[in-house]
Amino acid sequence: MSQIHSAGARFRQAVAAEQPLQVVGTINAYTALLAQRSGFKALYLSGAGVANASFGLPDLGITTLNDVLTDASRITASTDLPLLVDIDTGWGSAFSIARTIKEMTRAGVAAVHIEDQVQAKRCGHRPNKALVSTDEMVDRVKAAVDAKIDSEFVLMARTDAHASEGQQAAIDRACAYVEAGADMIFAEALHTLEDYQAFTRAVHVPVLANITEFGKTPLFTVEQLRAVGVGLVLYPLSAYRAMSAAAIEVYDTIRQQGTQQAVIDKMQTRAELYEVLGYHTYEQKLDALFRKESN
Ligand SMILES: C[C@](O)(C(=O)O)[C@H](CC(=O)O)C(=O)O
Ligand SMILES: [Mg+2]
Repeated sequence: MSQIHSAGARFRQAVAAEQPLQVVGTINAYTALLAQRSGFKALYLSGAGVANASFGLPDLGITTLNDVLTDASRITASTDLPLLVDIDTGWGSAFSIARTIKEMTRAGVAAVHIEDQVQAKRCGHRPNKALVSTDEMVDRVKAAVDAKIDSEFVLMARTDAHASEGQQAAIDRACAYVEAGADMIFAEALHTLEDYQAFTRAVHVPVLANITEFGKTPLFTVEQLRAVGVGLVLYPLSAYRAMSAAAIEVYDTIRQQGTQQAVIDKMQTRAELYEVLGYHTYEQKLDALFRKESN
């Protein structure tokens, strides 16, 4: 694997080039192609998204390394954009975390975030999250850093401490995680721009703001987050939430009206789909191959 062109290196370049780097959630390979067309320079695979969309399960630490790896591999196979993947708590103790890092790197993933919640984790924007000790999370970070097979691979440490332990404890934890080798920090569920400012002043690595909808964090703009030094801004499930609402409307309409006429304007057309996929290029190749074979 070339260090210069590794996915990790491309993620670092993207973070350096755009302030803050907008990282957008793509629930599958096709939406990754759509996000790329919209101009995003980095993509995200949400743990909640894998649980919800691929398994119909809540985001409560039920999915496994292989579940997430399968969805991540499908995205990395479809685009060269660097992909940040949510690995929850890393799925185990030191050796399991090491395996997670190696498998993610081999799958072409650029970056992962590992969090300081207990294994029976919850969504970061829900109450009653329980954390492991700072020491235990530092051990997770060290295990992950030690397992890198590409030095450019990005290990992002997420702290969920703001909700239960307060702002200063969350910052202290983040500093300890950076000391242990974390390349970037995910400051989960902060409430104000001042909270982000305090984080970015204290933590001398890029800080990610998770601007997920219907959560604890207001929908701050890139301009607002840039002004307080935030390095990356995440929209983990925005398109997925909109796709889900659209699906409900279409299903309800077809079921109730016996026809899809009323929602046809909301649909991506066949022509638009084929354009995204490069369908005709594939078809022409197939035709050319057949012609060659019949000669
Ligand atoms: C970022 C997150 O970890 C995810 O899995 O996408 C979630 C997002 C959400 O539930 O809105 C989280 O913040 O815990
Ligand atoms: Mg998650």
